[in-house]
Amino acid sequence: MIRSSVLKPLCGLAISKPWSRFRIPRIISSPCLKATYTTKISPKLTTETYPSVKRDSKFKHLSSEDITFFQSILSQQELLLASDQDNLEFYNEDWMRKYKGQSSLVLRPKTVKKVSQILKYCNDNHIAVVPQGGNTGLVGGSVPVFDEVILSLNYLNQIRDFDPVSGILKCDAGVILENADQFLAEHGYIFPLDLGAKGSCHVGGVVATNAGGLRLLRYGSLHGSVLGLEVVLPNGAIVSSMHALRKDNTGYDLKQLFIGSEGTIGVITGVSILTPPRPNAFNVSFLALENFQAVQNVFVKAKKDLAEVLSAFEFMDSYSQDLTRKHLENINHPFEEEHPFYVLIETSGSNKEHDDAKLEAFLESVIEEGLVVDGVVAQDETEFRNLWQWRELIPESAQANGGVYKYDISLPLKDLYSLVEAANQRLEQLGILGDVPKPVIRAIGYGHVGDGNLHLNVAVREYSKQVEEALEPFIYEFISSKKGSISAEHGLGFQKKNYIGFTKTEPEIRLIKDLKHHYDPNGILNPYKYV
Ligand SMILES: O=C(O)CC[C@@H](O)C(=O)O
Ligand SMILES: [Zn+2]
Repeated sequence: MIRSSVLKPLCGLAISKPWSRFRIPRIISSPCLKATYTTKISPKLTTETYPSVKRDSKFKHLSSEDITFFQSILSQQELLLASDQDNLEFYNEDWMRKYKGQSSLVLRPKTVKKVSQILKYCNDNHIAVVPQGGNTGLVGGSVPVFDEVILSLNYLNQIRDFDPVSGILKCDAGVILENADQFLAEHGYIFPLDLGAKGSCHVGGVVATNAGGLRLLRYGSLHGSVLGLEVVLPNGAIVSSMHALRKDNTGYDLKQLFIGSEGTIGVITGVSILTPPRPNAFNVSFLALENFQAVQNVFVKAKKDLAEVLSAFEFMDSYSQDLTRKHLENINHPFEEEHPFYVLIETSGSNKEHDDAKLEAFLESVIEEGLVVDGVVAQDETEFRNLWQWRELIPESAQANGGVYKYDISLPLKDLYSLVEAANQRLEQLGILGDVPKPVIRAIGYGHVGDGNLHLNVAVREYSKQVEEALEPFIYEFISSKKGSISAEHGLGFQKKNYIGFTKTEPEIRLIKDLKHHYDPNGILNPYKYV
């Protein structure tokens, strides 16, 4: 039975700041916050877990002269040394507390010129560097593997310029995404990207990783909205092309190479981006479906019937909701009963009556056609937030029992869910699927249907070679056989450093390596990662 709320005329959602809803809390290594962090932590993936990865002897170990040089150009606040008892764990360890390096030096320059001086010095002296934004990455790309110097963009955090006529924003790379969005909200605009970690991640970081997020369906990829970049190359050269132009056909579009390069060929210090007008009418509905074919059919209908107001179309399987129900045990799920699949559909437009009418007609028709078996629609801002949390808190819930192996995958829509089924089948056949004493709890599937992007998470009690070998290369081979991509949005980082060949061809990989060598001949930038 569809709840009456779906069929009732939708009442107003006068939401002033709809985007600042639930976020995945950032795990900060402060003693007071740690006390409230109850999730069990599995042993980290360090170089001990990967004995085959060796520290490259071409990189110099830091000497006292090196530290003296950095101290001569940076203030005390801009330089953190392990020996000063500054807590470097926050910078050495990733958000998932899964990958951990052993750097003893964090540099946090406040000017682009200082970034340039640092890189030039490191390049001349063969000192390895890992650039770092908000450190919210999910593939171990933003933390050192060994003792690489951490170059944090934290203090490059100013809005540089905003043109309210064109909607073009220029800012430093270290501006926190949510701050950029709040700034834009004051001018009636919106950042064309939204993700769970928006309260911590940096604008430069999302560009360097070409993050996708929850509304790529609506606003497209950063390859389309970024208009210009300022980048510092390993030799210290500052390449500035902070254009405020939608059209520029003068030769190669150099900025595209840096979008998604994961800090391997240059450090992004400034971003110029086209932002769209901010919608002011929001609706979110949460629907239950019987199978993945119905998910696809509802998606096709949503694209057609909701057209330009459709802003998110997310799916979740019952296993992902199972783990989330357990994790949020004191909060009521939108549905008492379990269903094989759920979708969350968000609309955002500029005319409330128009959007409500469109949504209502759409919902009535998917119910009549039997594609949807139950559904709810948020009636106010609290319900809007409540519904979103059942999607946004899945990653945290999957990790809450110990650890999680994450795969973010592009596949043709028709094959999207078959990988989750194949993974569970394989784990079962190997006798490792279940709960204690089996190491794997469950493989779950959710993600951005609208973008053909599956998030396959394998929740485990703890990380182990046995589980990893059961999953890899099996998952990558499956993706390759369906002509998908082993990374839809998280990048390759350290996790997938050996697997690029499952998506890119040999000639493509050769070109990537040539480009890396051209921009970073000494290989100092983000070594041990994918290139
Ligand atoms: O943790 C994951 O696997 C997915 C994270 C993020 O991309 C999301 O869409 O929630
Ligand atoms: Zn995602």
